[in-house]
Amino acid sequence: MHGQSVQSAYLRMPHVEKGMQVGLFGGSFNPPHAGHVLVAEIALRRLALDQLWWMVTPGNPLKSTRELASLEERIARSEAITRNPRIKVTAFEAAHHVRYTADTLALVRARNPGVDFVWIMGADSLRDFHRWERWRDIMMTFPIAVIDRPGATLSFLSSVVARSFDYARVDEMNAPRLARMKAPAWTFIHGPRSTLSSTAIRNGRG
Ligand SMILES: Nc1ncnc2c1ncn2[C@@H]1O[C@H](COP(=O)(O)OP(=O)(O)OP(=O)(O)O)[C@@H](O)[C@H]1O
Ligand SMILES: O=C(O)c1ccc[n+]([C@@H]2O[C@H](COP(=O)([O-])O)[C@@H](O)[C@H]2O)c1
Repeated sequence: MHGQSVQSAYLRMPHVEKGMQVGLFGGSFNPPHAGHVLVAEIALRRLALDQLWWMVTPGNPLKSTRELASLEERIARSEAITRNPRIKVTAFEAAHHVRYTADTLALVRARNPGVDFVWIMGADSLRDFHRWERWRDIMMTFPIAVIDRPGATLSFLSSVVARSFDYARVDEMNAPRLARMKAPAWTFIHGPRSTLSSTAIRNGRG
């Protein structure tokens, strides 16, 4: 899954202090691009986060690994593209042998009492979120911030998740307090958007 060359610092969970608001931004980052950086910056600002964990997954359970670059390469490229010191690139999921987000969040919660986390994802992810392993558990673990993405702005509204958890939707005006809210709670954040995607870049259209 990952070779010997992933530096040990990336295999540990980043250090956080009690009382912090921390965003969890998981991705394949195959490769990382400016659209990811935009999402991270929007999340940091709009959610009033102290830190954002840029979590390079060992492999999205719903995606083929055929085209997946090595963890080492995706980490190196993530480091090269992220300049904000509040963004912590990490691959601790590989070290803990977890790849389902439900397991990741349970682990993060158990290890960090007194810290408020929020899961961050692009609007396209919300569309098929109900296919993720134990997705209802994910909804009940941490609040979720969905960041707008071209092509998914409206379609997400008809998603199973948006309909099932309509009662838990929070106005984006309250985004700075989202991390402190009890799950289930989710918000949709509008703002500047990027049309970039890793697929387009891999296909030479980035
Ligand atoms: N341009 C973008 N705008 C908003 N969210 C994005 C954008 N690109 C990626 N994301 C979000 O970032 C997270 C990680 O995405 P991922 O690494 O799969 O990138 P991707 O460009 O969607 O890749 P691929 O094209 O290979 O599916 C996901 O939550 C995804 O929704
Ligand atoms: O847990 C799942 O079933 C699951 C299914 C699809 C995606 N995820 C996670 O969602 C994040 C975004 O994945 P990706 O490939 O769209 O960048 C990443 O952290 C994945 O591990 C998780």
